[in-house]
Amino acid sequence: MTNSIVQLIKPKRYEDARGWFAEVYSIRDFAARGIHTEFVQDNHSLSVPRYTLRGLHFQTPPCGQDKLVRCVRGRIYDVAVDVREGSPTYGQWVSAELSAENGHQLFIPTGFAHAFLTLDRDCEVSYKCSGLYAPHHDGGIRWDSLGIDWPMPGGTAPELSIKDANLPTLDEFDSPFPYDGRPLAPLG
Ligand SMILES: Cc1cn([C@H]2C[C@H](O)[C@@H](COP(=O)(O)OP(=O)(O)O[C@H]3O[C@@H](C)C(=O)[C@@H](O)[C@H]3O)O2)c(=O)[nH]c1=O
Repeated sequence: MTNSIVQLIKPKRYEDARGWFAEVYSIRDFAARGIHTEFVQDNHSLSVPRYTLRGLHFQTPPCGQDKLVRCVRGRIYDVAVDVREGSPTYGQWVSAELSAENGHQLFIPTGFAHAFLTLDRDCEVSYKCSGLYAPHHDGGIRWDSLGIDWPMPGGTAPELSIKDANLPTLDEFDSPFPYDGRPLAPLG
């Protein structure tokens, strides 16, 4: 079955005197949204400096990954870029603020590059992936080659890995992802 396009998911929180409870992943509820991904790996990262930027990343076929991203400490600006060759929205992106406070999650299917900018110090991000880590299929695009309006003060140089600082630009990138006909829509 085909997965849905990028989706912003806002799990319901059941509040009581102790705090709250939320289902952050349920195969039943995700299937009802058209997401039929089988997740096989969970990742967790800590980014210490504010304005750390990780991305834009993907794994190339046949090791592409659907991802379900949430921020469990602090706030991040999370971005998904359409890199499906031939897509009418190729190079366009959607973004959302994900935070420990709002509990929102972004579902990012294969064919999209993913990145996030941390908006606080000490941000922890946790995400599920549909494929195992495959370092020989690691790919990426430079964060500043698409005109993404990153929410940081003008002139700020984000904290980047050496690998991310040396990624190709979108113009240099030759996409291995086919367009599958699913539209990129604004996030709800
Ligand atoms: C992604 C990954 C990395 N690693 C190792 C490789 C390296 O030594 C160390 C740090 O890797 P990276 O620099 O690639 O980590 P990072 O920059 O956090 O990479 C992540 O960025 C976000 C935006 C994503 O979407 C993820 O899919 C992933 O690409 O962790 C694994 O062992 N398993 C993994 O699944």
